[in-house]
Amino acid sequence: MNPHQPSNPITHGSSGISIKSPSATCLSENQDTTATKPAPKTIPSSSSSSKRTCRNVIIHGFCKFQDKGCEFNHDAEKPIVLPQQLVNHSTSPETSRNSSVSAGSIHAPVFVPKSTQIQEKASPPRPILTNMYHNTDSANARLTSPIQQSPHNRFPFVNGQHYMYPQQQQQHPSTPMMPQDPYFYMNNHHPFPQPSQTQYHQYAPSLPHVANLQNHQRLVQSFFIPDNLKEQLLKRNDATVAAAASAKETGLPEQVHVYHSLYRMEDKPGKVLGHPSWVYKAMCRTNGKYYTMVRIEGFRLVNEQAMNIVKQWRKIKHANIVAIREAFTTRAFGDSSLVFVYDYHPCSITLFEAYFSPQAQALLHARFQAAGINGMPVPETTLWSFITQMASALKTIHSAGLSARTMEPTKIIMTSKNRLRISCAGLVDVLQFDTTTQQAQRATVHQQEDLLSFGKLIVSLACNSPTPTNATAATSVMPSFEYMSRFYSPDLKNVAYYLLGKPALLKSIDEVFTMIGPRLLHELNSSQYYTDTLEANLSNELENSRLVKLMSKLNFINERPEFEKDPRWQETGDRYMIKLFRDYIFHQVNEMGVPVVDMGHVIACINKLDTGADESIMLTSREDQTSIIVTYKELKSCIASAFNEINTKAHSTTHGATAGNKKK
Ligand SMILES: Nc1ncnc2c1ncn2[C@@H]1O[C@H](COP(=O)(O)OP(=O)(O)OP(=O)(O)O)[C@@H](O)[C@H]1O
Repeated sequence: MNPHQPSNPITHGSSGISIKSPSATCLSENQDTTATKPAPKTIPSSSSSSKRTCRNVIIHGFCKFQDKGCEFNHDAEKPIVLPQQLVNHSTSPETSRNSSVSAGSIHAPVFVPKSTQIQEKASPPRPILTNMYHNTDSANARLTSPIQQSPHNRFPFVNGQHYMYPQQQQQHPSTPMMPQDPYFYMNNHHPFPQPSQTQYHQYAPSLPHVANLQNHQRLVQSFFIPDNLKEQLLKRNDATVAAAASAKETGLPEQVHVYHSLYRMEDKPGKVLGHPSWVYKAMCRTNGKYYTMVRIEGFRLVNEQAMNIVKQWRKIKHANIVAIREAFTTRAFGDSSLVFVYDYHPCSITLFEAYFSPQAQALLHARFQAAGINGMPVPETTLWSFITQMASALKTIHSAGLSARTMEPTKIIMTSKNRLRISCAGLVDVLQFDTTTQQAQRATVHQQEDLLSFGKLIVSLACNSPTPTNATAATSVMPSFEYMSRFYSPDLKNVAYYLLGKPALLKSIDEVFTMIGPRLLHELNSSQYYTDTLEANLSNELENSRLVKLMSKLNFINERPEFEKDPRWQETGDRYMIKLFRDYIFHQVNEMGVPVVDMGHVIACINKLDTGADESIMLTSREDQTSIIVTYKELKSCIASAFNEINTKAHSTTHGATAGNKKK
């Protein structure tokens, strides 16, 4: 409470007796000028006011109204008890026994240390939002929350939403430091969440009160991509950069061929054609990209020619096939392993994990129970989308004279919502390399097998069973077809029926396309519609990279401590102008001296700077001594030259150091 502010205002029910509040009666020095003014509000006075310590004595050490009618106690001997001390005293039984706090002092005027008052005056008032970017109340509350001012807040404000670590902020200073081990986990109330872990729950979108907006106003959210997309991308980013403990701890090699930072993607090995297999994420030393490594443990490659098939697979570029980069044998794992390297698609799960794992089944069961139905595990439109995607991939593979050979739920991955990709391309070809038959002959047989596997996959998904009733012959899958016809259209059943039919020369993926023609159009339409949505979202972020680059340049230039003694970097000329421009963008205050937090102004200024607009602006120094009229064009060239200078200096120093090192 501010001691100079009248408390407990009584605006009605006057008692008829003028009662003066302590603040009105006993004015501090600062209030001398207003001493003659009538007290704006009155509060009931305590009869024991003479026992209360005068605030002027508490604050200033003396009261100049002591002998001029101030009715409060001026006995400075009394101990001063701060309100927070009162709380502490009351909680500790021991201290309460010896407490010097009298009943009177509890009601004493609240003590506000002088230093706090000064701080309050000196510190800038609460920022206000007076922008064309309308923020909802919750967003405002976040903006002004103390968390934003915390030096520990690494990402105080991201896309109009706070990106914060609440538990960290709430940590009491006396809390003992916990180990900073990123893998350390105690319980849900752990005060130190993993610093790298994104707090996705903070991304709940604020309610858009568009109805309250002026015509020229827009929601902050309209400038950025939607929260759910952002969350999805952040999760992928987190998965991509997730790093394993040191190679020593994981027992994995430091480096395999040109790949390092191996990260196991599953806890236990899988099985490919009876061989134990491992999947890792690894970074390539040559291009810095992440890849997926599939390692076949203890595999001895007999025929080197088998690797030629990988060259053919490398030529295949398709949106529904995980691209293969290379395959090699290695002893880096301490055995002879065969390694396949594929593109890495973060956060992907296999079709098996998505539909047939115990968790997925439990989820499905719960959904069915909630809806009170016994229905389709996969909606028909989704199933048609899957069929289209897989048919398209198979068409490309078969047209190249190859065969997929991995058309099963554990070898098809879902890289985003309903987006499928055939993984482990070429792997079976190498593992089962056969020299006894011609490649063309082999391909024909395997292509027929692909069609059969494709049919099984459709029945599996439609019947919610990873192993549909002996689906090798059309006659024995009748129960599955009956189930399908209850929930799906006859077209779907026909496609599955065709694929599960006897292998024949005439049976080909092309025929499947004639059967699913109308569905293709729907898939094409959905896909283009989604592209439009993504493009629209992308356009919201269009400006951001440009703005970040310019803001980075400004920060590189402004107030460099190492150039303080360099007269050219002193607060003169170009650099001074840049510094004033920084104030013009970010440090504006309104006529009351209140900071103006206007994102619209910031973005408009930086956009004009980027385009080098001919518009003139007046920059004024903080102490109002200097004013400069300058165009954005001039500012742009000043910033470019100042930044280039720093850049050149940085590069020449780096090159010099490298050259020096080489000489040594
Ligand atoms: N190219 C890839 N990019 C990203 N993740 C992948 C990629 N390929 C596979 N994965 C992921 O690696 C994990 C293991 O894949 P794997 O092919 O071993 O599946 P699996 O279900 O364990 O099959 P199996 O039991 O035959 O080993 C899966 O979660 C899968 O989503």
